[in-house]
Order: sequence, then C-alpha cells, then structure tokens
Amino acid sequence: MTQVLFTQPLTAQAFAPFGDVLDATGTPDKLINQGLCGRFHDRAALDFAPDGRAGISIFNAQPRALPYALDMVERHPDGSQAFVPMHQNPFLVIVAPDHDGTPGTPRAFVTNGAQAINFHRNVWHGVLTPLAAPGLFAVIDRIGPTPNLEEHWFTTPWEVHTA
Ligand SMILES: NC(=O)N[C@@H](O)C(=O)O
Ligand code: NI
Repeated sequence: MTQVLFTQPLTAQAFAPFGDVLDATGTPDKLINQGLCGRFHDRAALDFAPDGRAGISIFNAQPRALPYALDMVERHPDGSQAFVPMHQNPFLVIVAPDHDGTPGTPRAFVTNGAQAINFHRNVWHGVLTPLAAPGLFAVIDRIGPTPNLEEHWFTTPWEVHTA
C-alpha cells in the first residue's frame, strides 16, 4: 500500500514556509566587479545554533528516478541546510509540515536546473535527491557537537510521480 504525491515546479512562494530558493532571476541586488557580475545578495536564512559553525561539504549522490519511493523524511533541529547543485540538472526537493513532532503530508518540488535551496532549521525534508548524474552538490550546513538529525520513517511509503 502506498500513498501518491505529485511533483510541482519549485517556486520561492510555495517553498517559503520551508526555506529559501536561491536563483539568479530578476534584478540583482548589486552590480559588482566593474558591472560584470550581478550579486543576488544574502538570499538565505542560515542558522547554525549557538554551539555549531557553518560547514561546506560536497555530496556526490546517486541519481534517483520518478516515480520515487519516499519512505523517510528527516530534519536538523540545530541548523539550516542548503543544497547547491554543481550542475544544471533538475533535482527533487521534498518537504513536509510538522504536526506536533510528526511530519504531515509531504510536498514534492522539482527545481528548474538553475535553483539552489536552503531548508530552514528543523524543517522536515527528504534527503538529497538528484534526478540525473552527476549528483554533485555543495551542502552548507551545521558542523557541531550534536547529531543534529531526526528521522521519521513512514509506515506507508509515498510514491512521488511527475505531475
Ligand atoms: N545526512 C546528510 O548529511 N544529509 C542529509 O541531511 C540530507 O538532507 O541529505
Ligand atoms: Ni538533511
């Protein structure tokens, strides 16, 4: 028995309750480098808690395919987590609202190939899920003394389909 979810295109508005969408659309906040570079300045709410620090890691993840079996979401109580693709392939982003410590109905987004994301602290999300190779991402998240990981395994997995 599974439950079905359908993907939707990632937009900053739809993702706002869960985190930030980073992209170079619209007018840059600043033109720098003699006008040759647009800076889309300070576009994510980074948060590494009092006992942590920012870290940049490189993830090399196996690509998945749709329909995708979503059996778990996780969250990081002590910090935010950003996924910055090192390629231009769309990737799958899954989030879910929290209901008293348990995730509600997940939402599945597909990026447009030119977007990065930043999950806010303690937001339920699927693990990094590329949809094509190479699954290379820079990940900016908290480095600290605590595990900073809570997982929730669904008793009935979700099946994520292209809309
Ligand atoms: N565990 C880890 O470093 N990554 C996960 O948090 C993830 O969201 O992919
Ligand atoms: Ni995570």
